[in-house]
Amino acid sequence: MSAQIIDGRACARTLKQSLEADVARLRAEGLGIGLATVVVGDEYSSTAYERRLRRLADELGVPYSPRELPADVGQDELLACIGELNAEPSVSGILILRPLPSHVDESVVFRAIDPCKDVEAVHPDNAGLLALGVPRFVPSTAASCFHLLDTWLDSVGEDRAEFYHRCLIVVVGRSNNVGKPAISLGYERQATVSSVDEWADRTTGIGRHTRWADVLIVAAGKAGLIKAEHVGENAVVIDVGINGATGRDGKVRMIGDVDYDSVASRARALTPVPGGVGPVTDVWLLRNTVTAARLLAGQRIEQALPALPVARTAQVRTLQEKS
Ligand SMILES: Nc1nc(=O)c2c([nH]1)NC[C@@H]1CN(c3ccc(C(=O)N[C@@H](CCC(=O)O)C(=O)O)cc3)C=[N+]21
Repeated sequence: MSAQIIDGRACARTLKQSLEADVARLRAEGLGIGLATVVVGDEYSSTAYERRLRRLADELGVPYSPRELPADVGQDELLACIGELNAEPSVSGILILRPLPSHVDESVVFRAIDPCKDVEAVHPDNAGLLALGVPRFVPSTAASCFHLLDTWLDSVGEDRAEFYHRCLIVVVGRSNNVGKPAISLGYERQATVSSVDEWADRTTGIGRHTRWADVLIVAAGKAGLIKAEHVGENAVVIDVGINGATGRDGKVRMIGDVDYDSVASRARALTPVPGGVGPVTDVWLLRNTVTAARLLAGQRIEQALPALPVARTAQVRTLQEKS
């Protein structure tokens, strides 16, 4: 059997259309919106993501303020920059790109962000609200995983509630920005959730845990970690990994944490890299920025959350169609 490919680009396009409508509605109501990003140093994946956000903000006509700080920036200087963005009325969302250099204390930096502008939910107030199941902002990468899953379930005619209730979700990787939020989102859907990381791989073997997963979310940051032998035949596999790999021709291409070809020959469905989780992430971040703009205008969270688009078309292709 070959896996269905879950098309992140198609999903992102639909989400972007509804985001355009959300931004237009904000304008019609006379509310301002703006996104600020802070990049420290010039790490490959954060500058790549920053460029995507810049382009999307530009396409949507959302004012965008990029801040670039040198890799050796002092913590106080970084805190001062966040203070300015907190105080700036034209900025509704603030994203601090990861990773931060090791000499700055991430938890101090994240605590300095105005919780209503914290579109990645890194401030402890927002991380706590998410863990309690009442999120203000859902962090964009974990949100993308579940938005892809929800959309895929709609497209194959599975009832979401029924599917998640009898579902074992295994999350590989325990990072604060992906693994932990993904676990909270799994709980919220009343799935059974388990969490493993590469230590399980080094000790008892990761397959002992991952083979039973109905949904396998892989966010370990390790290229090719998950192979066919690690997944069950009915598994839906969501690959969060963004790794650079140098091919025989010397060119660097992007690959995920999942060994694509082998898993595609076994699993039920799979997100590709590129073209899977990534493209939904930046649209989700701008969506959170709309929510922030509404919260800053004094709206309650129930009013501030944009509606999600309903999946109308099947956003999946077969492996044959892709190649
Ligand atoms: N606080 C924080 N939050 C993040 O979410 C965050 C971060 N820091 N630091 C850097 C990483 C990296 N990241 C990417 C998101 C989407 C694509 C993406 O959409 N990539 C396209 C590929 C585009 C191409 O082919 O070049 C795709 O997957 O199809 C890539 C990278 C978010 N990150």
